[in-house]
Amino acid sequence: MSTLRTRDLIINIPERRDGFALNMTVEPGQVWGVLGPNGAGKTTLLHTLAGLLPARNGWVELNNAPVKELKRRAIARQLGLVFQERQDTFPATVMETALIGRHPWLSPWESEQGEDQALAEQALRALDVEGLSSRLLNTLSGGERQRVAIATLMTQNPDIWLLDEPTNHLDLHHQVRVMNLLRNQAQSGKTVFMCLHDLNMAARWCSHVLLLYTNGDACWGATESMLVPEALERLYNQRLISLKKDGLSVFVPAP
Ligand SMILES: Nc1ncnc2c1ncn2[C@@H]1O[C@H](COP(=O)(O)OP(=O)(O)OP(=O)(O)O)[C@@H](O)[C@H]1O
Repeated sequence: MSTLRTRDLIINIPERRDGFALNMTVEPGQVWGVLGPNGAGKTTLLHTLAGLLPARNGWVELNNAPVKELKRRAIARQLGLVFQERQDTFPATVMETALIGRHPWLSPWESEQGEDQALAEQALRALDVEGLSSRLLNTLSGGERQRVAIATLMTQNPDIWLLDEPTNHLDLHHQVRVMNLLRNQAQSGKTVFMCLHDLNMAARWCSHVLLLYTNGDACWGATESMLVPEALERLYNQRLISLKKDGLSVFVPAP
């Protein structure tokens, strides 16, 4: 189990003032949703947490070690990221793609073993793409590709799962299936930290929420204390109607 911590972190958004320093501790078992308007810095934050982008100020710690001091392989054994955009540069099947998730665990001359294959098969089944395993990735629909990307992260099996809009392209059934899977992973000790555009998903599936404002302001905490209509209206510059149904908060844009 791994803990992700930010220390006075200022992400580097070109030409933006520093804004509010992030001092967050993301613990095993938690599901975090990052909410904010386009351009607020959600993707930049995810990439900074993964050590792919330098911070402007402060730092990120993975189990008390600064991420920037860790080797990529050591990071990839503890933390994985599903990108918002993907470029599939060389032809690979769905199974070959899922098995890439095992690379951090193999030495450079080692090929995947039966156990790796079993993990990939299990992940493809969990994401409902096992029937596509011999298909080339570039023949898949957007939603199928998205599910393969999440299956690849599941095959990698890091403690910390970072996901950039994981329900992008997914139909309603698969949105629910993926969000349930992420919650189940957290319940088994993983840490889930994802960007979302859907307030209702955050309300239903996230234990914690980070609100990122365009001007660099930020606040975070337990979901029920963060999803307050006034704060969300300011966040999105959009009036909202909020309802309660079966104990769940539901937000819809006001006409
Ligand atoms: N290489 C770059 N050069 C200049 N500006 C950049 C660069 N990369 C990102 N930005 C800017 O930084 C800001 C934050 O981008 P980011 O992708 O993190 O936003 P986001 O919150 O994920 O947005 P979205 O909801 O649209 O996915 C945007 O205004 C973007 O244009």
